[in-house]
Amino acid sequence: MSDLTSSAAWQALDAHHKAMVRAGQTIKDLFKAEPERADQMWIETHGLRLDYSKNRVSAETMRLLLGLAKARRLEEWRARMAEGEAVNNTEHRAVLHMALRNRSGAGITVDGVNVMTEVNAVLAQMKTFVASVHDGTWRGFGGEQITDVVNIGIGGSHLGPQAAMDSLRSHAHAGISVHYVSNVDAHDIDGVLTTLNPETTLFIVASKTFTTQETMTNAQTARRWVLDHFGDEKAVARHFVALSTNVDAVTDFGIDTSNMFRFWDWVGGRYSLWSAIGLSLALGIGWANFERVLDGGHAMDQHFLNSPLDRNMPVILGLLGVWNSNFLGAASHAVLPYDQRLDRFVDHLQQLDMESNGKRVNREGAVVNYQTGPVIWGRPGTNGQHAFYQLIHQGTRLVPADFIAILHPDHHHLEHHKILLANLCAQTEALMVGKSEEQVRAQMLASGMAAEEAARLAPHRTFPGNIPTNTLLLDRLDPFHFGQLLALYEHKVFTQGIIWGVNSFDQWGVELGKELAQSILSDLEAVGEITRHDASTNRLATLVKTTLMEEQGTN
Ligand SMILES: O=P(O)(O)OC[C@H]1O[C@](O)(CO)[C@@H](O)[C@@H]1O
Repeated sequence: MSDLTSSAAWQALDAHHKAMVRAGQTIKDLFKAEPERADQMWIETHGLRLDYSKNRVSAETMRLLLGLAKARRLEEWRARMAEGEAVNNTEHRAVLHMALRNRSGAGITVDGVNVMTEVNAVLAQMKTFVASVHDGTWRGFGGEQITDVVNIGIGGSHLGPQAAMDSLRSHAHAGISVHYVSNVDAHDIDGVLTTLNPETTLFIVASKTFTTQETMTNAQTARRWVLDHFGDEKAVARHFVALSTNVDAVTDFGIDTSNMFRFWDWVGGRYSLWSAIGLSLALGIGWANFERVLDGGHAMDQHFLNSPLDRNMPVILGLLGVWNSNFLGAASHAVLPYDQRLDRFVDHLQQLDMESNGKRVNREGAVVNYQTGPVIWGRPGTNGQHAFYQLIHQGTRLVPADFIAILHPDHHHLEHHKILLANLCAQTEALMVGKSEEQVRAQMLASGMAAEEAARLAPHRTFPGNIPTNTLLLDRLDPFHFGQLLALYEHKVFTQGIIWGVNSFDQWGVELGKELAQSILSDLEAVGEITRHDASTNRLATLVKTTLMEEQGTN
């Protein structure tokens, strides 16, 4: 047994869970037993509300989960992260995305250096740059004003900014369109470039390392596109800027370092939207709005750092996730926003959560004997209702879900909004209450169906219910609340990482595939047969190689 599963706090939860199962206690039963539940399991902060009453947890479960958080020293770890300790222990790095959105004016010192001086200097540089693009002071090489910005990046250098830009499209700055290219599949960049004019296009090469294969390949293709048009290397400096921690690689690419926006190794890729990586967003929504995103993140940081654990939204969400995964056995967690603009937000959360907590060893390197991060997935409602909700309602797997509602829309079609939010409320109700076989049969008989047919169909039309959900309600999908929502999930992930004892801030799991891709790439470029891999990989790579040779022959 590990120190987690053998701890008194874990054992108490285990015993409590077994007792709940023996008693057959459902969420519906809990509502009867705890009449104040809907009020008590409700947290509000700055126009963001969480209703977590529709979970398979009693007040006692929450007490025990909070005991687990204490036993795992969550408050200490939280302070250690905030104070700039190297909590990323496999890379010996501090984890300071909170410094990027620190709006308090207070310093944050790491190794004797106040990082806020540098953070604020880069923010000032970004602000000036955004203003110069917007007011036309910054122009393309041919003298034209920039109308289109293309962010070239992948993973954390793409998903966060794109999700934010999409979510905040109702706040878009007029006159600038922002595009995103990430995949090394050239259909991606081709699809974007064919719509653009090199004279009026600015590329942002976003890469923490500035070595990522996909980003560098796309950046070189974009560079050729610009040079084919202008025929002058000097055009690169007017049409490319870089967001990176790697000054040398940026210089080698030909980007003037005065057009480089820095960040630091204490910013993880999936936590980097708040840094220079947010430049495409700042250009797309304007500087004042970008600052509101930071304000929202900072407000959530304050809530996370200062609220007692039992009223702390990210802590509660994190603990419920642990309960669902480790005690109820859920292997995945769905995020179901009832706002089309949040479609890509789920993709970002997927990286945030799965790259952070998809770990099989603890901080000390020992293989764990419990489940860690779940599979995160989802799509906006109501679309999902007509696609995958079937499995959530009647499948064999338990899928807990977060429903996200925006109370005030940015359109005037209130009829749509009413239907949308009625569906959200109905789904969380349906998932909890279900519909018994008796109810189903009685309904069918009442509608005039023959008894035999009603009996035959009843099992198919029964809903077990008792499926745990959280509901998050935001006043608006504006920059502030978007920042708050994103920071909420970041801290939820942190909370879970601490409970599970894993390092949420490295991502070694992406390395092996990268290494092997390099080796296969060299096989594809070398003369001769491919024989050094297993039989399947040799065969696949050989087919790719011969196809590429055919393509070269026909090009
Ligand atoms: O910003 P970079 O260095 O190009 O990295 C992009 C992404 O690649 C990863 O390292 C995974 O391969 C992510 O963690 C990161 O967000």
